[in-house]
Amino acid sequence: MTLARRLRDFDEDDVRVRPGRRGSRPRTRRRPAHEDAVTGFVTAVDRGRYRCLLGDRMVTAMRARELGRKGVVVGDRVALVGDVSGDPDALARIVRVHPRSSALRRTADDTEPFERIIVANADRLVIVTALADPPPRPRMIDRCLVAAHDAGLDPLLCLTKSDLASPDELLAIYAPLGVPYVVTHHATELDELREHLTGRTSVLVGHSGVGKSTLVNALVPEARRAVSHVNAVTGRGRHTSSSAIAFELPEGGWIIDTPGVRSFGLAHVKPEDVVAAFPDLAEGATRCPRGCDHLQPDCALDAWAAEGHADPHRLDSMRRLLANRADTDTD
Ligand SMILES: Nc1nc2c(ncn2[C@@H]2O[C@H](COP(=O)(O)OP(=O)(O)OP(=O)(O)O)[C@@H](O)[C@H]2O)c(=O)[nH]1
Ligand SMILES: [Zn+2]
Repeated sequence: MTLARRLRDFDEDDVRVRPGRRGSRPRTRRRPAHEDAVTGFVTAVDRGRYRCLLGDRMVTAMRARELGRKGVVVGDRVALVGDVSGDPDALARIVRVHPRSSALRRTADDTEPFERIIVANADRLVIVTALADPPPRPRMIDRCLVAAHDAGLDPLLCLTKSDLASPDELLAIYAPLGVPYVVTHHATELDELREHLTGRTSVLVGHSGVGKSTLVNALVPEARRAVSHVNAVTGRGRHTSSSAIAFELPEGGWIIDTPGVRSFGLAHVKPEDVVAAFPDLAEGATRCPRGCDHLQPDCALDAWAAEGHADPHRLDSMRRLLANRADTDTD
């Protein structure tokens, strides 16, 4: 990711209160001080209520009006004022969102016409894929790799259900690309996975039934899950929104489950950034005609793949992404 892109990610959403042209407004009016604000970590969002971890207590908060249209998402660090006691009826206010180190975004599906940020401040994307039942979908893996690359998150391929099928075929594709991976079954032997997660903020993404809940249950002890759980916000048995939810790991760090997010619409990703996320093809693309969209007959990538530099399926996968980046259903 380019520096410009990173800077844009961090700043575009900030509330920047610029001094008026004459710069004459008193400082206190321009930027409310809230010097007594404390910093919380947003673990869940549901219907305008934000669950924030503050030290060792959970505080429910709402947005302060002064936030304007600034979005608050899971993973955000926020400044809280008001009643931060964490008592059952207490409601704090979020007055600021601290600058983000990363923003994982998706574009739109049918119900969401705009690009939006799903999780802030994560540094790893764990792509959970079952080796069977449901069968793996390499095109969905490729799409997630593009999303990770775009957001500046380190990918980790987590291949589950190895008791049902061998990982060899998938690993033959992704290991040479340098994508780190772990292979699990029944959420046992998780030491290697824990090593990848400890001390970091990792987002889990994967289709229904791949074993995400099984992993979360094994990684996060009951007590911590209970505190983080969005039920605490809504009182509902199971969260119904597609919002992400963060769980604290006993070893340190966070895993963020994204129940409603099966994949990513990528319409917001520029074609050259899609190509950049395919290292096996990016080199070949330097042979392409200027401005090549890699979808026309004069694209050099067909020859590149035919010469054995890249797997033709990967080329096909990249072309599908380029052709319909917004459409998550084609995977
Ligand atoms: N054979 C086998 N089954 C597994 C494994 N991990 C999970 N399962 C089973 O796969 C099914 C789906 O697992 P979940 O953990 O609920 O999957 P999920 O990804 O959370 O699915 P959703 O809740 O629908 O998003 C359950 O019946 C699990 O018992 C595994 O390693 N091997
Ligand atoms: Zn091309």
